[in-house]
Amino acid sequence: MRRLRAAAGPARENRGAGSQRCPGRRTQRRGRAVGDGLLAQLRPPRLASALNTSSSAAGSLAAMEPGPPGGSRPAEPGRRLSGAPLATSASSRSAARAEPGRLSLAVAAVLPAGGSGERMGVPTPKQFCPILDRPLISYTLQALERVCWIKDIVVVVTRENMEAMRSIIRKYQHKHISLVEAGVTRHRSIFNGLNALAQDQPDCKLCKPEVVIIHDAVRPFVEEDVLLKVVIAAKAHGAAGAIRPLVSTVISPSADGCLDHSLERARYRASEMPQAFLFDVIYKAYQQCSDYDLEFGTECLHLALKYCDTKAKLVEGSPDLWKVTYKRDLYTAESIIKERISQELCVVMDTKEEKEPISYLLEALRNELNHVKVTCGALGYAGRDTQHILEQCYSFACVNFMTSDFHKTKKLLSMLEESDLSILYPVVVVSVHFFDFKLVPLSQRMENLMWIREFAKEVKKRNILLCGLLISYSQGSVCPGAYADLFQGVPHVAHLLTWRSASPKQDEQKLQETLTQGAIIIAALIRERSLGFVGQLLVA
Ligand SMILES: Nc1ccn([C@@H]2O[C@H](COP(=O)(O)OP(=O)(O)OP(=O)(O)O)[C@@H](O)[C@H]2O)c(=O)n1
Ligand SMILES: O=P(O)(O)OC[C@@H](O)[C@@H](O)[C@@H](O)CO
Repeated sequence: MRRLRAAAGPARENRGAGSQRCPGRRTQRRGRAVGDGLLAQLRPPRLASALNTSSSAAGSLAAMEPGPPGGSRPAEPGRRLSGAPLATSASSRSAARAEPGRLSLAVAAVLPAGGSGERMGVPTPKQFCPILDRPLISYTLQALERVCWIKDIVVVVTRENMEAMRSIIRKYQHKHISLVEAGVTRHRSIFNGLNALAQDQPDCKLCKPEVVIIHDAVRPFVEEDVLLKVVIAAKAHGAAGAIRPLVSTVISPSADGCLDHSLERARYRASEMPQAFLFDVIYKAYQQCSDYDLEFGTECLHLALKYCDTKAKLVEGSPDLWKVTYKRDLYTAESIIKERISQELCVVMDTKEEKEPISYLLEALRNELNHVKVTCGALGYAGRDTQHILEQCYSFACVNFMTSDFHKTKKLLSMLEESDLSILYPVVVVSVHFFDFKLVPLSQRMENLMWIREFAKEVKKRNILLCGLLISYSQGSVCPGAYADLFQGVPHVAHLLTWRSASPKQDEQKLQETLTQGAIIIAALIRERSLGFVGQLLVA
């Protein structure tokens, strides 16, 4: 597991109030407001019943169709739902309202990200701590940006961290982000975010939404369906929040530090995020909020109840909604992200013809990984199909049969470099070279294969992790010692030579063992995405 580094970057202090539109690219208004029939195409009985919302109330919201299977990237749980573009700006939103019987719902999100992360125990505020070399907050932004009916995302950061936040937005190409200055407490930060949305000035790029989502910037694993649930529930009830079962029992200590009483755990729930509110409800609550609440409170739902007499609808959330608080949470988040992006492997081959060793390797890979997709001929042209390949996968094995040449691998690398695939996640490329020792003296090949280090150094700059895998086998029986000299002094080669004995059955078994080993190595490289293997040449 890679050690957590305290990156230089963002500072700790929290201050002040003020709002700024994200500089750089002019933000195109994205406005897939949640409009009529939101549930009409989203299996209303399921969702409506999940919310105890009458299907008529549910049906009064916008239309939404399930996105293409696997259409979103990276390989994340749940399916991306794309909203129908019913309202894209204040003017068209009011136009949508004008249509008889059609309601539209403008939704925005406020992400409090102005904390100092004391409990994380590192110099960098946890929202900026790297996971796979990318700040934690960028994953949360990506999760919300995938939801096309959230019009604006207001990120609340300290003045000291504004520039760091802007560079994150630029580097990871986040859109529809407005920056607002944090307060000294979480509630004050959230209030600053709501103030920015409340401006609703004609020339303001931020419009006051009907429903506002509040979601901690350090909860990266938020999915569209829980966002949808809390928004619909907030529309019906005024407020809604995700909850989870308690893991530990809650107790009340007495003044002398002993147990006073314990709560019956089954009767209580943990309040998580996301939460959603009718904007006017939560904004009024914050406007009326006492200084004590602003200073010491931790629960937005409580403010809606206390100051607006609004009882939030509680929505069961998934286990992944937890808040990154301690260092261990970063390790957990990294493991979850690695697991999600290593679900799929794209095996790039010249032709559909699967020579025996390759077909064995594909079979072995399918035993190791959930989805193994074989793409043939894609390297011949950078067509739409190629683009489709690049969009779906973060792990590639480029098969080179009986050659140490890197031509195909380099073609794949240049396609990856031209795509934006590796901006968000490290892309693993394994250049697989099949060799039959009987036909091709290895010594002639090793020299060429060692170029992998140079290629790997180059593409690492684009977050592409390249390494090589030599799968050596022979059509006849070969004593293992006969080739040991070939590896004398050859760096980076952990050699596990394979030979074929006299009997065909044993040959077959030996070949399958070798290819199983090769598949295990490829799967490990994909799962670990360790920088330690970049530029290395492994031998199965
Ligand atoms: N003045 C503050 C304090 C917290 N937050 C944000 O509120 C979310 C949840 O708060 P918490 O987990 O308490 O974050 P920290 O206050 O940074 O953590 P700690 O209590 O360990 O210092 C985080 O995204 C944090 O950045 C904020 O926007 N403004
Ligand atoms: O980490 P803190 O205690 O500051 O606040 C965050 C959490 O309290 C909060 O996100 C949820 O409990 C839901 O309100």
